[in-house]
Amino acid sequence: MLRLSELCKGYLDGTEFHSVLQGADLSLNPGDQLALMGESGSGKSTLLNLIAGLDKPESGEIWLGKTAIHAISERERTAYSRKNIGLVFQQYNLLPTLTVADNIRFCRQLKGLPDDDKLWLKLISALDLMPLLLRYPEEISGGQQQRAAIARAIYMEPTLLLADEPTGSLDERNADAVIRLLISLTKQLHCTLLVVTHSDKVASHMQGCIRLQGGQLHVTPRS
Ligand SMILES: Nc1ncnc2c1ncn2[C@@H]1O[C@H](COP(=O)(O)OP(=O)(O)OP(=O)(O)O)[C@@H](O)[C@H]1O
Repeated sequence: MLRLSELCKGYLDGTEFHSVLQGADLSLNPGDQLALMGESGSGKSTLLNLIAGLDKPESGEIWLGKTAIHAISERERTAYSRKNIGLVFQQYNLLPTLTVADNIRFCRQLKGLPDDDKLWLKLISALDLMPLLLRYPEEISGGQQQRAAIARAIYMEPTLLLADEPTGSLDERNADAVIRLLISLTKQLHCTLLVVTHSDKVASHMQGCIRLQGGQLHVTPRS
């Protein structure tokens, strides 16, 4: 469902070009659940941004199903991403003017889907968000914002969920619970899951691990 081929991306650092991805290849099947690991600065967020259609590669191909993400316009990429990709960012990116409840509904509404009371209740209770629904993002903690961002991404029922360190603000017990939940809920929705993490413990819950090293991707199935 997701195929990356010979993907290259870098940034201008002053006048010098700094290459981050150098011919990255990857193939994920529907329902795959993998961790993406690599040293700080190796390019994990850069890769997620490209897959999500938030940025364009210098060269190479990104296919999501039959859509060539690398070849479509920015407007088409945004529309495609809104419909198909759930995102949990490092900085959560909740909208400050909306309550937690409206934030969680936001991406599903953008996609044009009606509310799903069963899924809503499942998410709200599993992520322990009931007491926070009427608060605004600035009125809740970082870990609570992270849980709301996870609920928002799953509630839109994406075909691919990309999570950038989704348990970074949580203590170990909550991190463990949240990652198990992310895995079981995405499995129920037949959604492919790619989780950036620095934690071997988080990665051990996934089917396998992709390592980003030297600008290239290396897949290790769980032994
Ligand atoms: N917009 C940008 N402009 C210039 N350089 C950038 C930009 N975004 C990222 N970089 C550089 O690209 C490299 C990869 O960054 P990226 O954030 O993708 O790494 P990462 O693996 O996600 O790191 P971390 O684990 O610390 O979050 C880094 O050297 C970073 O400084």
